[in-house]
Amino acid sequence: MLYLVHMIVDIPASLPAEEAARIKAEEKAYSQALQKSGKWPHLWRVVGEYANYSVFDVASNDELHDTLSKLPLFPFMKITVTPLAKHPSSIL
Ligand SMILES: O=C(O)CC1=CCC(=O)O1
Repeated sequence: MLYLVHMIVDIPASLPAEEAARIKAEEKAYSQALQKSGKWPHLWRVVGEYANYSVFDVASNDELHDTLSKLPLFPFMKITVTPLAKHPSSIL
């Protein structure tokens, strides 16, 4: 199942810089492992914002929730999920 996921990141200024850098490095490693596995086939930056649009290819709502809730930046994110179905006019 495919899901369009919008993530907006808001790290509080009160978080020490070293802690923020550590969490971002963990986020990068976690996301790159999922990209290599094929479960996170698209990751795009929203121009001018600390936000991304991503496409996840996972088996179920539960797998997506589990995957997203393990993001190291999850406590600092607002996440919106849109489940995707095949468009009847799509040739893909
Ligand atoms: O920078 C972001 O948009 C948050 C994020 C998701 C995966 C990643 O590596 O960073």
